[in-house]
Amino acid sequence: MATKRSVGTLKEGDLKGKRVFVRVDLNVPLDDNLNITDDTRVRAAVPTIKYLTGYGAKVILSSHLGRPKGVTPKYSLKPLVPRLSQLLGIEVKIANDCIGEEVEKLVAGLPEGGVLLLENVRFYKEEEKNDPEFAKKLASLADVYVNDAFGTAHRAHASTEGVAKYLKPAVAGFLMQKELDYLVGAVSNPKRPFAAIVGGSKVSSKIGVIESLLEKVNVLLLGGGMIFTFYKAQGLSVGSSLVEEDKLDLATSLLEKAKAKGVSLLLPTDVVIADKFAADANSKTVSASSIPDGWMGLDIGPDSIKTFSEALDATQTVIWNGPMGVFEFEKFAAGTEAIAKKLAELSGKGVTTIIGGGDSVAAVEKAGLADKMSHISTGGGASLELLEGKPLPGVLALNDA
Ligand SMILES: Nc1ncnc2c1ncn2[C@@H]1O[C@H](COP(=O)(O)OP(=O)(O)O)[C@@H](O)[C@H]1O
Ligand SMILES: O=C(OP(=O)(O)O)[C@H](O)COP(=O)(O)O
Repeated sequence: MATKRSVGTLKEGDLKGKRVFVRVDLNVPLDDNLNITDDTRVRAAVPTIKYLTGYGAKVILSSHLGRPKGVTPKYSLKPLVPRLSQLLGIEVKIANDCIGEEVEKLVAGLPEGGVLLLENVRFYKEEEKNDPEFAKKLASLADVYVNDAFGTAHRAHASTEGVAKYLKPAVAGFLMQKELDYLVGAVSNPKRPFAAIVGGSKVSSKIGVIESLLEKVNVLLLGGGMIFTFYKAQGLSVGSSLVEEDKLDLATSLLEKAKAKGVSLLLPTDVVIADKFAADANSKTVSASSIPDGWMGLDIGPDSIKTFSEALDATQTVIWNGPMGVFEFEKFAAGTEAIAKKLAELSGKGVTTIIGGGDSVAAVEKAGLADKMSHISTGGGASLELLEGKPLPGVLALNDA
């Protein structure tokens, strides 16, 4: 079963004076001093919270942070409070727990339009076990459930799935709805021509996405470490580039499948190679068919950038998942940066551009182009699963529209 796209959404009549349990994904990176180093997910959670408080709801926010085993101070959600308060323009209260008497008292004291952030829900092992008794305890705090935690929607946990069974209505927040509109809606019913760009390190982690996209796209551009498995499958020498020997047959069958479906699948024709996997490696650009022994491909080359850009010029919808090269090293970031720039340019011409989570989002942000794209997903794993056509438990649990 594919994930449904049409889920119930917020209605103002449900809200005044109601206690609303809102699952958000505040799993943000923190530095050693517990400063937030990327607040994208905090900002993305704001529209739903503002809407709820604006209609007089009492908002109970729940999230996880990291993967703690039991109560772990460095995974406390307390460092999130100042930024959340600043973005919402009100003083957000924080609880020391996510269930129990103290939390109940804080909820009882919440004014209409007030916001209480519960402590990390993963401090209880029952969260990840989706324990029904734990889900009931969370549900007992509220009247209504809103899931806006797209980044965690692929997890069937108590706060993302279990709790929805005990609260009515159980609906999607605006971020969740937007993610589904783009990653399911725009992808299943795209303006054509529709192109996908898939990169990243290994073909094995992207098989599901490539197979699923081959059913939908007109053009498929491949980059990143996975291309060397395709080259090797075609009999080319790949030097010491990343290759998955057990995926050579699969690479051949994906190429055949693309052909049979009439999908224009393009592999890079030139690559930037390095004499070691390091930022200060010696590098040069060679044709894809002339990678010398002892050298490894770490980026797509200028001819490939040109060919890919021209192929993208003719499209109306583009989805991108996975960098074109080892963009963390400046010498091998050009391919990824060029694709980011191309998509930003296309967005300006009305093309729908969707960045499907993970490292491609980091690359777009690094290039300062995030606000140019039609949609940047806040979920890595969740967006991959959606693009593979898998149902997301956090979405399935919600009421139908
Ligand atoms: N040619 C390459 N050789 C080795 N690693 C690569 C190559 N191209 C890209 N990568 C690496 O792939 C990683 C991202 O892969 P992946 O996790 O599959 O992507 P995403 O997070 O976008 O889903 C990046 O760390 C990048 O350095
Ligand atoms: O950061 C997240 O996932 P992501 O890194 O795949 O985007 C989510 O908050 C889910 O976290 P989890 O993978 O610990 O369940």
